[in-house]
Amino acid sequence: MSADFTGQVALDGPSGTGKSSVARAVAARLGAAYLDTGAMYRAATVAVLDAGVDPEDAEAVAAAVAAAAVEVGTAADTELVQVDGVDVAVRIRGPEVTRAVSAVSAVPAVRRRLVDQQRALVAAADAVVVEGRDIGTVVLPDATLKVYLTAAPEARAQRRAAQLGLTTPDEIAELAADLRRRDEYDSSRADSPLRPAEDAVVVDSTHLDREGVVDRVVELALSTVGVAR
Ligand SMILES: Nc1ncnc2c1ncn2[C@@H]1O[C@H](COP(=O)(O)OP(=O)(O)OP(=O)(O)O)[C@@H](O)[C@H]1O
Ligand SMILES: Nc1ccn([C@@H]2O[C@H](COP(=O)(O)O)[C@@H](O)[C@H]2O)c(=O)n1
Repeated sequence: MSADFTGQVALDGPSGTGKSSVARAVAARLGAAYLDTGAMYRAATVAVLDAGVDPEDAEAVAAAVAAAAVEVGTAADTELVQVDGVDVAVRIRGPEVTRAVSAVSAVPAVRRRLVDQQRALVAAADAVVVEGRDIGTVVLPDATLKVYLTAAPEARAQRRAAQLGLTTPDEIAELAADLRRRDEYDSSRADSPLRPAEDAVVVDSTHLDREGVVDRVVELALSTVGVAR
């Protein structure tokens, strides 16, 4: 652990590039807080589904999210995700939520609400690692360090398959299609589309193992220590 780093690390990138696993490990190494903004959009999606709302109906989605209390923790070693006081940490990773989350997160009123919450959580921490799609471009345009994580689509599908214990070519092809669909949705929306910030460092993890990526991001973060900003 290093107690030297203060500030914000913004970690963005497409689905399945390793953001969550890398961000959590970097936060632990830096002794920093950790914020998974994808978990917030997923929790908002739980609220939408439980309200019986069509995820493509932007007005109804905005109303359902406004009526719900979404809460996430910022500790690197535990996962707290709640909607109206109910633990949804497991449910947010399920296929029903994954299918609907990009539509919910494309609604501007949802984004405004969650971005306000994200900035408040960040302001409460001396050091924090924040992962998502628009952290370097919209949520924290003055972040101390911005990293944009990429990986070849085949590598991402293989890693996700290994994570879920899926092995057949059909299952892997379906995972690859899901990753592609989400990337397209997230990159083409009008509000806060997925894209690298102009001042982001692009890290391609295709040929790096997870520890290699963590080492690189920690090294980049520590290189900001003592640099005026
Ligand atoms: N460099 C790497 N090499 C091999 N596997 C990795 C690497 N980085 C992450 N992984 C593994 O890939 C899988 C996907 O990683 P992770 O869930 O962190 O991605 P993500 O970008 O947060 O995905 P999403 O945006 O869909 O939530 C996990 O099983 C993780 O352990
Ligand atoms: N800053 C963010 C973070 C996430 N999203 C949306 O949420 C979906 C789920 O994110 P995961 O990282 O948990 O996979 C993602 O596909 C985006 O639609 C976002 O818009 N902005």
